[in-house]
Amino acid sequence: MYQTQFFQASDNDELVKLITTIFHTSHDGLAICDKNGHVLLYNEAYLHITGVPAEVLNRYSFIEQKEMHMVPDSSAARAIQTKQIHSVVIDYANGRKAINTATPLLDENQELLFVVGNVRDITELNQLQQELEETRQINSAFQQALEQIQNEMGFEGQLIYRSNVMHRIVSLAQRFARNDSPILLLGESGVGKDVLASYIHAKSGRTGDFIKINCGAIPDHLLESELFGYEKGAFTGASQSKEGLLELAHSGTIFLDEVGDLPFPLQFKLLNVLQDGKIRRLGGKTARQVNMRIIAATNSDLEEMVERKQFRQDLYYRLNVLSISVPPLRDRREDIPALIFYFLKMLEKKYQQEMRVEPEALEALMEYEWPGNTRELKNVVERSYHMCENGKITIDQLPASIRKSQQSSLPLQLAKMDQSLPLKEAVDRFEREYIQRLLQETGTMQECADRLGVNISTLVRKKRSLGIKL
Ligand SMILES: Nc1ncnc2c1ncn2[C@@H]1O[C@H](COP(=O)(O)OP(=O)(O)OP(=O)(O)O)[C@@H](O)[C@H]1O
Repeated sequence: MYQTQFFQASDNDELVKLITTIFHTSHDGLAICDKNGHVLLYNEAYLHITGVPAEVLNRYSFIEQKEMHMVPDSSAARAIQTKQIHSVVIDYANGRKAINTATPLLDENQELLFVVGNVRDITELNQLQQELEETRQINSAFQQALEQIQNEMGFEGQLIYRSNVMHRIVSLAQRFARNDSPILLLGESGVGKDVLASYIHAKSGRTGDFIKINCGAIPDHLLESELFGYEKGAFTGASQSKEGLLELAHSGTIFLDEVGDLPFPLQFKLLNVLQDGKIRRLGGKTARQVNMRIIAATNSDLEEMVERKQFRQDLYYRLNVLSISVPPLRDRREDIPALIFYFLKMLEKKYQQEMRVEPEALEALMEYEWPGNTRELKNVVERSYHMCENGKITIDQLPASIRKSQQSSLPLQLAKMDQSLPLKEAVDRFEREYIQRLLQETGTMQECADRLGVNISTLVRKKRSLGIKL
């Protein structure tokens, strides 16, 4: 027992009273027995934890209790036998679990005088442990699911999205995928029309290939033979017959990118294919039946082209049976972090180096207008990935146009402010935002104060009066 200088029991009675109080107020069960295991003293907690009735304790020794199987085990009985401290975990009949420790008390001749038993209830602890184990299992199931998602994301050409608008588009695409009608995909360059087209093909259950042709990238005089194929001798240089892409897409999907660039005469030929499902190769005498799904895409205004007689109205109607308009990236900014994560994963997989994006850089990427849409985002991520050396993409590694857009967003924030605010409130709000941003950027009070051109105590005062928590 440890004792301080303040402890001075005047007589033994006082000390006995003190120890008795401790004994009876202890949350652990306590029981003392003699060298034969006869129980001399026990407290309320002992009865509660072990569930052994007082009559049993009063009548039977610990050794008898054990021998008659009144308790599953007894550390006191063991301590009596060995004169050693014994600890054992016991599941009592009342459902409680406890660590039962017995400490022998020996005289100067090493003869056993008493055994002090301590019973510590670990039922709750045990339950907590079980809950922890269950939580661990749930956690590992989530971890596995996450890894699975990450593995799925490991494939190039995945369609990544988080925004509600893209969720709606994807469920529309899934519905469209199940039938054979042509689909027209509209949207600015780089929004992901190509990825969406191949997604639709993947969900269509079509067994053939996904064949893509960019109508704007192939010279007009070659486009016809590329699409329709030719027979041997159809034109000078046609020494072999060749299947066209429309034929190759049999049982699959043909994706006509930049369909607005299709020359007028070919528009007519394509219309015929759409109407009767037949293809005649250049120089061919017979037509072949093909079963393919046409998905066309454009970033031009086809309606306007129809009005200007640059695109056939009948073909436009035929292609526009089902249409999906993919919004620009700036109108679905929730997709940006997921896309960044995905592009980084692709790069990490290829170059085996992990990379993370600093919050400030992420903020700038979220605020930028992305005129080149997801294609531009992909390029920026790739460029930044290669530029940084210490495993993190900071704002300094981003192109100047993106950094500038973040800086210029300050007046933008101002423009977004409620114009009817009283001047004091408007100034406070501006100051709060400005200081908060600078604090995040600088990281230290001193640097922030230097940048603001005030001393540190002014900054502390300002922070307090504006309620800035950082
Ligand atoms: N939702 C997306 N998930 C993953 N990658 C995407 C997504 N959207 C676009 N991309 C990627 O961005 C790039 C541009 O996408 P895509 O070629 O599909 O755009 P597009 O709308 O067809 O452009 P264009 O009109 O110029 O042909 C591609 O590398 C593509 O993989």
